[in-house]
Amino acid sequence: MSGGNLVLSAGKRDIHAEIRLTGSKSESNRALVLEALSDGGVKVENLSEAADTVTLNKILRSLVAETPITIVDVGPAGTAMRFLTAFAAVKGIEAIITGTARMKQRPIGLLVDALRTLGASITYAEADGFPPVNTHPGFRQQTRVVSIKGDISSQYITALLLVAPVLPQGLELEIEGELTSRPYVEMTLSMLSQVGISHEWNGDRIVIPRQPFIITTLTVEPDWSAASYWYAMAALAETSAISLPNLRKYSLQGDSRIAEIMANFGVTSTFVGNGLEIKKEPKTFVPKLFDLKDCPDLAQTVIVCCAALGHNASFTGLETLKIKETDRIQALQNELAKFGVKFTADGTTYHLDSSERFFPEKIRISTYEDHRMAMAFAPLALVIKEVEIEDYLVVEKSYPDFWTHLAQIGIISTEQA
Ligand SMILES: O=C(O)C1=C[C@@H](OP(=O)(O)O)[C@@H](O)[C@H](O)C1
Ligand SMILES: C=C(OP(=O)(O)O)C(=O)O
Repeated sequence: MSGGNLVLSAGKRDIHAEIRLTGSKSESNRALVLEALSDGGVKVENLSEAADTVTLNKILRSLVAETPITIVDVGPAGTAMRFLTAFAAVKGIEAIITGTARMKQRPIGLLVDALRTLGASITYAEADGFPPVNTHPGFRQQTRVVSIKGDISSQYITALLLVAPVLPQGLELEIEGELTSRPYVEMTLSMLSQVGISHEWNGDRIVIPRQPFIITTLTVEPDWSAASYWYAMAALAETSAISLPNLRKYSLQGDSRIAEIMANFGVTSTFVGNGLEIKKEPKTFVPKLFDLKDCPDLAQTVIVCCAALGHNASFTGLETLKIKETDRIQALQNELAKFGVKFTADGTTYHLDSSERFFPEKIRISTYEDHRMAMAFAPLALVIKEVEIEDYLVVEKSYPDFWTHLAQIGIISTEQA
């Protein structure tokens, strides 16, 4: 990303807008892999504009174009890294899959081990257990049963499930221990069903026999993680009525839980014929414990919003945040401290103490190459006069129109020279 900063200032705290969100990055990335595996039998509509999706799309097309060896760069896209490793390994494509400096610190060893057990030939181009990975030709399935720990990243599990229908013997995937980010696995299984691939849960095992894809079109829903920032805006505004077309209550995306979470802060959700309307209503906050194990991408939105409102709360299910685009726990602690809020660990429970929070005239937020840091802290512009967001283009990873949409609610953005 190119490092410019953006200064945000809101003239007023009344928000009335209709925001058209791009498609879900998670659904899009799955759909693209299914499209590639089905040799085009599966088509995709309303693909996300997220940079991660654009990158994955380009790489999948280059990999199937059969050049002798390909070096491909996923940038900061974790799902692309994991999904492509499984795709290239099982298809027997010679490829080196690399990414940003941070991507080289995000573990992939469990997925590589599982793929090797299945019969894939994969080596590490640099450090063992981390990208870049080198996939080699000659996949020969050795077994249909493989186990993987469930509490590090559900993306490993999704990567394996997506390729399962093309494995000669199919797949019996045993999930060891707790399954984190479970709704993402459910999303994968639902999307597989939509393209004609059946599965069965057998205790802790997911069984997917080898099966053909049906010819069909997948339509990607708008991105609920992106919607979460609009909930935070609504919560911090004086009055708000935001309409988010095409979002559905019964979504494949676990981040639709934001509706229930934000009800605690007085944001109401009404599903109408063509989407969702959110409004701010008076509500007394009752301090509580939020478990975000199923929806880790909502953590920054909810924690920053809670801090800005001056509420105290506790959070669990944050273990995976340390291996995302940045160590999100550390990043939150650093940035919340800039307005007097403490975020401390007590074992695996985190306490947010906003009792000494204050609003300075100006605040400058570092974003740590993490799109969600930029978007989660941007709503502060509704309570702090000048909010400077470093490296603002970082949002392109999942939500390129974010700053344009902010302008729609009257938040003025000025680029810093
Ligand atoms: O499968 C997916 O699309 C995702 C799974 C989650 O990762 P983990 O399973 O690593 O928590 C989530 O944080 C990520 O943004 C997208
Ligand atoms: C964690 C995220 O993405 P990924 O793991 O795909 O890089 C995210 O979008 O918040």
